[in-house]
Amino acid sequence: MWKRVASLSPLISSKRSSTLNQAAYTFKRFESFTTETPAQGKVGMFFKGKTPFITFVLGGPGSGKGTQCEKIVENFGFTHLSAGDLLRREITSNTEDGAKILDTIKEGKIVHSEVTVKLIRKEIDSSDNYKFLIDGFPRSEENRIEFERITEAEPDIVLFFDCPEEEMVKRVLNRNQGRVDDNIDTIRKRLKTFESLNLPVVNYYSKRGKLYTINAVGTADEIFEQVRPVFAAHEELST
Ligand SMILES: Nc1ncnc2c1ncn2[C@@H]1O[C@H](COP(=O)(O)OP(=O)(O)O)[C@@H](O)[C@H]1O
Ligand SMILES: Nc1ccn([C@H]2C[C@H](O)[C@@H](COP(=O)(O)OP(=O)(O)O)O2)c(=O)n1
Ligand SMILES: [Mg+2]
Repeated sequence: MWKRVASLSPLISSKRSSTLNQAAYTFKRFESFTTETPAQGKVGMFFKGKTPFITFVLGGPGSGKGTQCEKIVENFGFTHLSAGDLLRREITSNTEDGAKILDTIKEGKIVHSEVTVKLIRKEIDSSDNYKFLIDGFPRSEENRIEFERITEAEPDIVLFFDCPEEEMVKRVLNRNQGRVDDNIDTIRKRLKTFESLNLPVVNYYSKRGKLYTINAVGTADEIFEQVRPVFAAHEELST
């Protein structure tokens, strides 16, 4: 019987972080940004006079990240950056990185973080939006640390789509997008990677009071009704 991997992590809480955490975090964010001037080597810190609003979207393969990101884009005007899509685009561009990325993805492993973060940062820097959904990222502590090193930014919201393994496998096998990693052998490897590398990142953000755990079973619309209030609570997103 497939297990629900999230239950392995008792620290995962669906509660919003404590007010104290939020206040401390808000102060830190503005403190670090108010003295900030757009500087080389960092993600542009000010977008149309606003600091970037960053959401990380986490969850196992087939948990519904991409599907929910589409709804968040429609309702809240975010720019959707799928780390997986950026990596697949690199593969089709026939670069040296592309060949290595393909091998890594086929093995269900995680691509070296400097490659992935470079692709994400390029998209953020070239965007005229300040609201970003970074889908399928960070997938490891190395991803997280590299993102923070390069951008000196932390996420405002971290969504975690909690889905039973059996459901994830079913959805990925029915995805029919012709992906090299949507086969039963690779999925099993990806699920092991999810448990060993992704879940520690989920726990990290849970401890920092930034995690919102969403029950990813049900129709896409039902699931989005859990997602909507997370963003509606941030009035700065409606301006
Ligand atoms: N709530 C849902 N119920 C059933 N199928 C879903 C649901 N959400 C997404 N799917 C389907 O499952 C597959 C994986 O969804 P996707 O959004 O690509 O997940 P992820 O990006 O987490 O891998 C897609 O074929 C998608 O259409
Ligand atoms: N941060 C990331 C995101 C994806 N990857 C690689 C490894 C992942 O299995 C593949 C596919 O990622 P993607 O998010 O598109 O996969 P799912 O939508 O969850 O099925 O890309 C990575 O190495 N690092
Ligand atoms: Mg996806």
